[in-house]
Amino acid sequence: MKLAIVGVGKLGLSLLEGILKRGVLSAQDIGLMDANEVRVAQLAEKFGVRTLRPGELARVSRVLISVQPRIFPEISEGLAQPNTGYISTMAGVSTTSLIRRLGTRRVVRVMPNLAATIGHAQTAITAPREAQDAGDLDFARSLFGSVGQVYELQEHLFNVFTGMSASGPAYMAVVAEALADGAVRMGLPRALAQELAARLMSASGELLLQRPHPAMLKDEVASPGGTTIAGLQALEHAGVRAGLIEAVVAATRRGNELGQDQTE
Ligand SMILES: NC(=O)C1=CN([C@@H]2O[C@H](COP(=O)(O)OP(=O)(O)OC[C@H]3O[C@@H](n4cnc5c(N)ncnc54)[C@H](OP(=O)(O)O)[C@@H]3O)[C@@H](O)[C@H]2O)C=CC1
Ligand SMILES: O=C(O)[C@@H]1CCC=N1
Repeated sequence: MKLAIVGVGKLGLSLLEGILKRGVLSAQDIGLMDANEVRVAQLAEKFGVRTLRPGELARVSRVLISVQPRIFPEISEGLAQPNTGYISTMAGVSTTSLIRRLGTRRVVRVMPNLAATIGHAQTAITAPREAQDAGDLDFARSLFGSVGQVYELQEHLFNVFTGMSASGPAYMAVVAEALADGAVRMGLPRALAQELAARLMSASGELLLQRPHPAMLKDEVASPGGTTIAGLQALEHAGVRAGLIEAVVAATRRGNELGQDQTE
């Protein structure tokens, strides 16, 4: 078996769906392991993949760990196998901690996001020389490349990448929800308001990618003396910009704290 996914929660499932959709691995290549055995059995049946028990990991070439960081110290000993490569999605958990707890230098640290399901994840990736030599980095690059963009990133930048890009879909969801609330407040039906908000997010993303700076799009939309500049003034007054900056700063700091927890 080519890949075990340990922890098939929100991210593990998003990756499983994305990987199978893109066909980079087939269902027979993948096994699942999770604390919730009923759920994992249902997922295995739905996707045609295998379920795995801890003793069966020896048959797997590579293990993708996608449990919560706080669970990792409890389960790492049971996951450690000789001749296995590991890929971790865990926020804050450094390569040094992975190596120490798994007893191998064949570790790849990644930070994807939930857009893997639709092939639009953005994944940071880093690995020590031994994981590169063993082909683990290439394997992870191709796996995550199949579900979106992959960015080779120095490890000291992983927590800020996490605080912006991996947490980002949640920030965007709050913005979309708030825009819809505003429209509902002014009389638009809820369902229409939510659909418009979601489509606005993806269309604006496409437009932003065509411009060298986000301010260009803002300036193109805001007519002198018009509606948009009145809305933008209200956003500045409410401190939306500062709020978003602080969100990324707070999330990055939380990633640093999660890393500290692993050193105990
Ligand atoms: N959600 C996201 O958008 C992103 C998450 N991440 C990282 O990915 C990891 C997973 O996140 P997410 O999917 O959101 O978390 P979830 O809590 O949704 O998923 C974790 C899964 O692991 C299971 N689990 C718990 N204990 C064990 C165990 N001993 N053995 C095997 N499985 C176990 C949980 O089961 P149960 O629920 O029954 O406890 C759950 O199904 C985290 O480390 C997070 O930092 C990274 C990028 C984005
Ligand atoms: O909130 C979290 O900790 C995880 C990591 C990034 C997205 N979700």
